[in-house]
Amino acid sequence: MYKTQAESEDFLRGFLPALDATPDEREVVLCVPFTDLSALSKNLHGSRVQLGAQNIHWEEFGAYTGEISGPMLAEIGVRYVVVGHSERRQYFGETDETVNLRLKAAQRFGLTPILCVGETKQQRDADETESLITNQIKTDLVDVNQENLVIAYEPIWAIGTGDTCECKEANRVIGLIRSLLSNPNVPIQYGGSVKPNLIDEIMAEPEIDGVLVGGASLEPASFARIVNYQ
Ligand SMILES: O=C[C@H](O)COP(=O)(O)O
Repeated sequence: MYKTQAESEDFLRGFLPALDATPDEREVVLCVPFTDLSALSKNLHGSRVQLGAQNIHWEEFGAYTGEISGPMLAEIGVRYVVVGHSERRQYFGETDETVNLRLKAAQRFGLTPILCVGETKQQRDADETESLITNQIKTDLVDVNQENLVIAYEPIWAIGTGDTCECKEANRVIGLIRSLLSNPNVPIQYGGSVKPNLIDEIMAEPEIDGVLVGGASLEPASFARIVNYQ
């Protein structure tokens, strides 16, 4: 819940020129609040940046006041949607069952979902990381098409804390996630206090295909440095 429409357009003015140096194969997606989507869709037209939303309801339409459906997103040019972010799970009652419904809805309406999974500090300290991640992946992905999917491993204790997960450990958990998939080519990202000074080291890990960035994506120069990792 950062940036009004005017602020997000201002961000783009600083950010887009920095992509001139970005290798062609690198994919850049901005997942913004619902109120910014329409304006950014127009501003990003013809650019290499794709647009994403931060949530989606599983029904096509109906009496679900306050919710946003797949067709509403698709119509304005949204291509990606974050599903099951830990803040949705923690503060808004998201469960593995509703995450599964949202993933399937995103795919049904032509969007690529970015599924977030990750353990709490308490679960990590109790040695439950592997069982928790395994359970989330298996439950969340029932009947989900793995040909149109991105996964983000986001240890909850690392989100917004500055306490980044050790690269080797993130790589290990992402390897575990990959071993649970029927499609080993699903892109799997790391998220949690990704900062410009850490990005080269993170992206050097073989299992890590990309990053999901929160705080460090809010300022154009900082996010550009991350996108333009070495
Ligand atoms: O939504 C963003 C991710 O949860 C990561 O956030 P962060 O980079 O501020 O830790």
